[in-house]
This record gives sequence, structure tokens and C-alpha cells, in this order.
Amino acid sequence: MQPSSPSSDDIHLSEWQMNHFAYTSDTSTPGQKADAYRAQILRIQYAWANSEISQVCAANLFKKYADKYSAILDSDNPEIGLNNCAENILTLARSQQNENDKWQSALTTANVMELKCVQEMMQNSEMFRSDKEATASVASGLPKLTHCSGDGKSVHRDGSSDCTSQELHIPGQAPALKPHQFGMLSSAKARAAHSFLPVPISEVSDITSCVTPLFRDGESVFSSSLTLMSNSGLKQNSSSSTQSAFPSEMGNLGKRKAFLVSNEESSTTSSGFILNKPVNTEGKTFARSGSKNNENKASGFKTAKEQLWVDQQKKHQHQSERLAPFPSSSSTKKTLGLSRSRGVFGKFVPPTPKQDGNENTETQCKSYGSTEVTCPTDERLKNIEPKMIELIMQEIMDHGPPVNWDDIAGVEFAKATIKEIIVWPMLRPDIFTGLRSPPKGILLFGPPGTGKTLIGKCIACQSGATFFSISASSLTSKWVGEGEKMVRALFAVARFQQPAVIFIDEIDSLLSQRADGEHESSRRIKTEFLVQLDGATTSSEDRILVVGATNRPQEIDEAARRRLVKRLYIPLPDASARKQIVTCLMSKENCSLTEEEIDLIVKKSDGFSGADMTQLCREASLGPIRSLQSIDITTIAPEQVRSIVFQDFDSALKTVRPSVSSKDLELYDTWNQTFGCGR
Ligand SMILES: Nc1ncnc2c1ncn2[C@@H]1O[C@H](COP(=O)(O)OP(=O)(O)OP(=O)(O)O)[C@@H](O)[C@H]1O
Repeated sequence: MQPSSPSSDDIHLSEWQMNHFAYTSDTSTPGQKADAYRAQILRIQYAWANSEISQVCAANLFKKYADKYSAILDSDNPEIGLNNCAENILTLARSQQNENDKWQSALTTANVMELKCVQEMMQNSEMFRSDKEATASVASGLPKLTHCSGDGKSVHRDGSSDCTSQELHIPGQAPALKPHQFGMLSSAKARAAHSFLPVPISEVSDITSCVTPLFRDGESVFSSSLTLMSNSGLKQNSSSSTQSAFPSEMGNLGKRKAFLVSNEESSTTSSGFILNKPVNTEGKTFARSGSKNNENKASGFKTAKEQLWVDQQKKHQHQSERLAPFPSSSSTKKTLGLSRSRGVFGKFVPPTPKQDGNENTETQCKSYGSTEVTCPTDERLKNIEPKMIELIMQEIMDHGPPVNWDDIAGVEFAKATIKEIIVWPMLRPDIFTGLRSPPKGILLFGPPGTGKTLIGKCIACQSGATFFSISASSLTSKWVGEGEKMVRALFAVARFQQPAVIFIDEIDSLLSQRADGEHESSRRIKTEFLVQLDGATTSSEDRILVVGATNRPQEIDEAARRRLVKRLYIPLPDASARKQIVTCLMSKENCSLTEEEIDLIVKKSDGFSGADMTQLCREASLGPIRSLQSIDITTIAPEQVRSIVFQDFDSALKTVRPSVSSKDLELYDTWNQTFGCGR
């Protein structure tokens, strides 16, 4: 009779017995014992994954084997402890990262490495090694353990913090390994050792930020077996958050498998085991359900990115608060989000009340990207979406450098009128009452680039008002559907921030005369704007001024024109204004123009707008650079660049042309004579 070939069950059984013998035998070395335990655990894992055994059974077996296994792991004796088996452990850990959807091993490199006992044993081992051996360990990629402290230094296990590491310090190895060199370490040990490499930390303040790269395998899966081990003597010192960079990443549990969750109820055992409950840095267990973020929130844990985010937010808030009492303007035109998005790191300014004395309480509310921003709670803003308020604060409210009347060349009549009817009343509302009360809407019209925006900023600046600047075309184009709400929100925030100046560039596109093909949303925005303007006009308490600017005054709707009671023509700069612009700009440069030469430039630039004059000066200032020719621009000293001379202006005048046609000028003149309020 032929002996039957052994079945796979028989093979499994014999392997099981061999392993059992190995770890019960007195003659087995600790390494053999550890291998045997690992093999058994592996076997249980696979059996569990294949549904060959029940979860309860697997959990019990895990517990049993991990108990014994941990006795070896936990040994303080560096001769028989894990150190001798580290290579095998790591190989095992990596090999178990399979793609099985139902099962993911807990024995990841990260999980094993984050055990305090593992770290301690590895350190003990190092102490036993000679310098020569240490060098050998470097060759195989095992650096001395360092981790990042909260203050940005790398702290050795012995508590010293001698490396402010941008670099990896390895005992016995003179040159430090830079982070980018990590990839050069190729052995299995080296790859595992990556987990301990200090990371560049110059830009992060939180210890947790150091953790992120440590788990680059991205499989920080937590499961019962490791927890079992940690609770049977290997429990991490979870309170020492500043002592170890590792535990905080324990929050990365998003990939825990469903079967682990289902096991939760039975996780706390009589022997005190806590299954599947990672311990956070404060020694509390994480909430099981929810995403990583939720878990982080629940534990107070923040990732580096989150911490940076919060820090940035605080910083900008602080800056903005300093600016808030006297908001001014910037040289950058705001276009309601069309221009550049400063995002959540932008200059958010809490809309703190100013001179109206309202001491409104502020509450923390959620906004973009779950960043916490301070949102005002005020009657005037209660129906406004927080995101709109934030957008207005970031994109429309202007915080640039102050503008003085002297910065605006020419336009003397307009300046004098504005001072008289707007700035003074804003400064002294008690005197300018009744008939003297200021207008709520004015219109600045004229060719492009003549300083209308500058004047708007200057009004706000000189009257101590908050300056809101938007481009009307962005309301009708980008904010289709939202534009109407935005107009309402804008006036609400301005009311809250009063005294306020709302500068609306290209107001013609918002208040153009009604046409048959007019889009419904544009019509609604216009209506809303007129309603708000009326509200501002009729409410004598509100100190809001709407300044509209346009290059096409003839297109403005009649109804709107009536509401913008003061219509001021801002013409092209005359000769003296052009001279003022050139003199002002050249005074900041290395320039050797004589008085006569400046006069000649002014003469030659007849018909130029203020913006054209600025462009002319810019072009001329490049002359000295262009004349360098053979000299290497990368090595030249600033002193070697010659001063700007008349020749440079002469050349510039050949390329810079006036941007306003005489035909257009006639149109402005005509409209000014009909509707303008100038002389
Ligand atoms: N009167 C002026 N005095 C000094 N600089 C001026 C003057 N006018 C224009 N400029 C220069 O031109 C730039 C553009 O001016 P500004 O934006 O105020 O013109 P604008 O009339 O609002 O133009 P647009 O109608 O195209 O919006 C200013 O930043 C400034 O450098």
C-alpha cells in the first residue's frame, strides 16, 4: 500500500508543532523563539484573513502569542532582546504589507519602530557596540536614534540636544547625511532606519511635524496584535509627547479595517488588554469612528500642516489687527477675487468695530479649509454668509500703504472739492450736519490712468475710513449668481466697519443703462446696488461713501447717475502735474536730470496720463542697464550702473505713447460740461 502524501493540513499542523516546540524548548535561542512566535502569529493572521478561523478565535490566539512574544521583545538585555532579531522583524513587517482588502497587517515597519521598547533596546544595543561596530551599523543604515523636539532641535535618546538638525548625525560617521540622501540607503535595515532619521525642521514648530515623514510608507495601520503587545508590558509611555516623536502618528488610523472596528466592543479584556484603541499623547484613547482628522481633533493632535496653518492664521490675524484701527490702501487694485487669491493665508482682518464704538463679541466660526477664523457676530452681519465676509475682508478690504494728497499730482480742483465735501465731514460729523452733511455717492470720471483709484484710496486714508475696493466687472462676470449677495455683504461689512469708503472701479459695467439683451443676473446686481446705495443715502447715521470710477461716464444709467451726486472730472495731468510725477519718481533713483531737461521731458509728454508718465519713467530707468552691453549683469556691482540721463528719456519717448486719444478727450469734456460738477 502506497503511503499517502501529506495533506496541506498535515503540513500546517507539523509546522505549527515545530514552532510550538521552538518557543517552548529550553534549547532554543531567543532569536529562534521570536521567529517561532512570529511564524505562529503570521499563521493566525493568514488564517483569519482567509476566514479559516473566527475573529474571536484569532483575537484570543493573538493575545496568547503576543503575550509570550512580548516577553522576548520586552527584554532589557541587549544580548537577548529584540536587537538581535531586528533584521528579521523588519523583513517580516514589510513582507506583511499585502494588498488584501480584508486584511492589513499590524506589523508594519512604522508600528514596530514606534514601540518604545524597540527604541530603547536599539539604544541599549548601541551602547554595547564599539565605535567600530557603530561605523558598521552606519554602513548598514542604522543611525543613532534622534528625534525632533518641539523647539526644532533633534534630541538624542539620552536627552541631549546637540544637533539642530537639518542633517542626520550618525555616530562614527563624520559627515552628516542630508535628508535628500536618505534615498541612497538601500538595505532593508537602512530602509527601516529611515523611520528614525531626523527631518528638516526649520520651518515647523510642532513636534508632530517631525513625524510625518517618518511614516512615509503610509501604512501606519494599527491592529490588535501590536496593541496587545504594548499592553502586556510594552505599553508606550504615552504621556511623553515631547520625549518621542512617534506616538502622535498613532492617530493615522484611517485604514483600520472594518473587522477591527467590529471587535471593539470585546476589546477590553479581563486581562486589561485594550484592543484596537491607540493611545494618544495624552494617554487617552482615540475616538474610534470618524476620519483621521476627527481623531486628531478629538485628541488635540495636529499635523504639521495643520499647525503651520494655525500659526499662519494667527500671524496674519495679528498683523491685520494692528492695521485695523487705521486701514489704508495698497497700490494693488482689488478685483473681488479676480486678481490674485491670497487664500487662507491671506490678510484676514477680523471686522472689529472701529469708531462707532460697538463692542461686538466675536465667535470662532468655520470657514475655508476648516481654518478657524474669527467671524463677527453683529446684527448687521447676521444674514451674511461667513465665507462672503471673509472674502470681502481678504479680497476687497484694502490694507496697503497710506496715500497722501501730495502723492496725487495735479487735479487740484477735484482734491479741494473732495476734502471739503467728504474728508472734513467724515472727520467732523458733528459739524457737517443737515445741509452740510456729506454726499453718500460720488463719481470720478475721466481717461484711464489719471489717478481716480489713487484719489479713492486717499479719501479713505485721510478720513480714517476703511477702504473697500472692487471692480464692478468682476461682480457681473466672476460672481454671476453670487454678485447680488456680494453687493449686500459688501455694504453690510462696510456698515460694520464704518466710516467706510467703497470704491467701485469701472462702475459703468455695474450701472450701465438698461439694454434688451441684459443678463438677468446683471440686472439683479444693479438693482441690489441701487437699493444699498439708497439705504446708505437715506440712513443719516451710516457713514459710508460710495466712490464710483469710470472711463465711460456716458454709459451710466440715469437713475444711478442721479444717486452719485458729485461727479468730478479727473483729467489728464497738465504740465505741472507731469513735472511733479517725473520729479517725484526720479527723486528715488540715481538720476542726473537738470531742470531744463525735466521741462523738456514734460513738454514732449503732452497728452500723457499719470499712468503713461509712470511708464515713461520706468522705461527710461532701464536705459543705464541696456547700455551695459558687454558687462556681465550677474557680476556687476550696483555702483557700476550709471545714472539716468536725458538720453534715456529721449529713447523712452520713442516707445511709450499716450494711451488716451484726443477723440476720447472730447467726449469727456462734453460729458463734464453736461453732468460734471467741476468748474
Ligand atoms: N495724478 C497722478 N499723480 C501721480 N501718479 C499718478 C496720477 N495718475 C496716475 N498716476 C499713476 O498711474 C497709476 C494708475 O493710476 P490709477 O489707477 O489711480 O488711475 P485710474 O484713473 O484709476 O485708472 P483706470 O481708470 O484705468 O482705473 C498710479 O498708480 C500712479 O502710479
